[in-house]
Order: sequence, then C-alpha cells, then structure tokens
Amino acid sequence: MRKELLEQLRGGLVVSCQAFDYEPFYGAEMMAKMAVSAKLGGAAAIRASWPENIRAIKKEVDLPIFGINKIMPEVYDKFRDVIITPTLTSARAVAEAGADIVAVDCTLRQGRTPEMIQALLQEYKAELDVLIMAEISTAEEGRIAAAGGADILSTTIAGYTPYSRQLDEPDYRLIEELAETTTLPINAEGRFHRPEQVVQAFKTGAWTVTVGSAITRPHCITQEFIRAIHQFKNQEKTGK
Ligand SMILES: CC(=O)N[C@H](C=O)[C@@H](O)[C@H](O)[C@H](O)COP(=O)(O)O
Repeated sequence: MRKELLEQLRGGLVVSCQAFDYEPFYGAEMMAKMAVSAKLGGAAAIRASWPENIRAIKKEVDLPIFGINKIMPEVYDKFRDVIITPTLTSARAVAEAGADIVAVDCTLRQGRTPEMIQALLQEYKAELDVLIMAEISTAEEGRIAAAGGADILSTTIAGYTPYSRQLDEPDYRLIEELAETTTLPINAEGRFHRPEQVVQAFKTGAWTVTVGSAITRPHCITQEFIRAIHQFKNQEKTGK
C-alpha cells in the first residue's frame, strides 16, 4: 500500500496549498479551491497545513495529501524556529485529518541533536500509520533522517537554516547529494518558480517536486512580475 503510494507519486508534481492568516487566501474553503485547481491542472498530490484545511481538501479532491501542522510562535523567525509538525500531537492531528504522508522538520536547529531527530522519527513511525517525510536543509540532515527511518527526504528547508546554502533558486546540489547518499525517494521543494526548474530537479534525481508560492500565492506571483519591471526600469536608467 505504502509502496504503491510512492510509485503513484513518482515523477509527479505536488502543489502546496497554504496561506497564513495575514494572506488573502487564508481559510479552509479557499485552500480546497486551490487544491481543486491543482487537480484540474494535473497535480499528483497536494501539500497542506493544519487539520481543518486537510479535511476541507479531502472533501473536494481525491489526491494523496502531504500533511503538515505548522505550530507558530508569537513572533516567527524563519531561520530559527522549528514549526513544521514539531510534536507527536501535531503529527497525529494531521494524520487523523486524512494526510497520507506527514512531513516533519528534521533540521539540527534549536539545539536538536542527531539522536533527538532519530528518536522523533521513530516515535512518529511507531505511533502513526502514515509515511513520514523528513524536511531537511543539508545532506548531513538527510543522512541522519534516513538512518532514523524516514520514508521520504525533502529539501523544503534548504536555505531556511543559517547553516544551509542561501540561494534564490532551488538547491539542485542538495538533491544531487541526497541522491548519492540514499536510496530513499527525494521530494524537491523550495523556490521553484518556473516549469523548467521542475524538469531540472527530476533530471537531478528528484522523485517528486513540490511547488507552492509560484502556483498558489498570487501576491508572490505578482511580485515576480514587478521585480522584472523594476529590473527593466533600472537598466533603462543606467543604460546597462
Ligand atoms: C521553508 C518553509 O517553511 N516552507 C514552507 C513549507 O511548508 C512553505 O512556506 C513553502 O511555501 C513550501 O515549502 C513550498 O515552497 P515554495 O513556496 O518556495 O514553492
């Protein structure tokens, strides 16, 4: 069953449908509509955060769901804080809501040691009847998570820890490094803005590619166009 699910996902596009409460598309109904659009476009699976959104999506869309449960601190620092499904309780809530795969932050931040990460993975695997995807930022974290029993590795957090490569584009090198050191399926995620980048990730060894903001966050898509216009105007001004 789990093997079948992984085979079904191979080569597929996962569309991340997420919005925080300060974004215009926040809310379960909106997320379900995003997921329906993703399915219409041919997505293989949906990534979603929080039990209420997963439940709403499941009512409308019969695709596998990568579930996360973001637990937000009062003031969020994206380089410091571990927010993606950090506790068994948070993981159980998304598994019970219907997630087929539960993704969990496996970075070595906030004093977390390799042993702590592996114990966390073991606990999730023993308690939950779902696949567990380890979200990492470096090859070393990938190795630790693989040895800890993760079913899938994901590059989600590359560029969002102080010690990982800071790039404007996807971290293809990390996909390569993971493909060299493990036989686990690799989900490539983070900063995919164009279709050809997704193709590049598959060429590099990805099993699935997840795209979020470039599909489901219209204000981010608008920003991309504005950035290009600004660049053009600056070039005109400077004559370069
Ligand atoms: C680092 C982190 O917390 N990433 C989050 C994880 O769920 C989301 O904010 C991203 O949108 C998602 O990973 C998809 O990536 P992108 O939006 O770049 O296509």
